[in-house]
Amino acid sequence: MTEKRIAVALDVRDIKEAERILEDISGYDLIVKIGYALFIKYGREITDLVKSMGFDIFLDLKLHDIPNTVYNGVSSAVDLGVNYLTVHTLGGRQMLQKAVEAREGSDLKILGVTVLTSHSEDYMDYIGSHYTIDQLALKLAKEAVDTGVDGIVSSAHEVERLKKEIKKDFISVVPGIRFSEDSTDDQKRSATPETALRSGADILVIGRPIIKAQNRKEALNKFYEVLNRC
Ligand SMILES: O=c1ccn([C@@H]2O[C@H](COP(=O)(O)O)[C@@H](O)[C@H]2O)c(=O)[nH]1
Repeated sequence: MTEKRIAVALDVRDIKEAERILEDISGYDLIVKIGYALFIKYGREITDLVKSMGFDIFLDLKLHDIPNTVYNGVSSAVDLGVNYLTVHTLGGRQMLQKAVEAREGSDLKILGVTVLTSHSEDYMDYIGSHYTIDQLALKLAKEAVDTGVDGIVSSAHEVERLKKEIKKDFISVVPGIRFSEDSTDDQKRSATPETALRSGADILVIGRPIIKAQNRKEALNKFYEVLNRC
């Protein structure tokens, strides 16, 4: 069984601000998620900073490109020494195969993003699919896990079905975590930490509820209280 963990999304654009957040959350056994806002600007400087503070690194670049380009991108992430890297499962089987091939022999875990948690059912109409989000997430997750991807990013609402129907072990990574399911921001398929964990989530990805909190330690402690209880 995978140990349940929290990944804090370091979604800021300035390295000094990132440093202040990292100081506030230091001392916890956390994964820190670095997105492209910081990575495009600071590259190795930001990954080295996060690593020097003892955190595991989740590089959230959501690669989606032709197989050869993704192969090269994943190889660079291996060189960087990060722990997790996201790719879009919509990139197709060959792209996923190349991503998996590129990290072979390293400790890098590839996480496949299914349907972003900011999408609701009208997105399925937008992409011209007759599937529901649930069906598409399952199809993409199955393909990705079959290809050798280590983890699947989905909303909490799909996790139970994915864990039940995918026979191979995988890490379930769930963003869109909110204490209230009535949140009014850009997350459309959000869930409480209790719901996500009880559905089988292994890693909860949490950004604004921690980094924008008045007291970040207090906010983090509230999430840990749930993590230890569920
Ligand atoms: O489907 C997805 C995939 C990735 N994310 C990322 O997670 C965090 C969530 O931040 P919050 O502030 O807690 O909403 C953010 O970095 C996203 O890029 C996601 O939300 N949904």
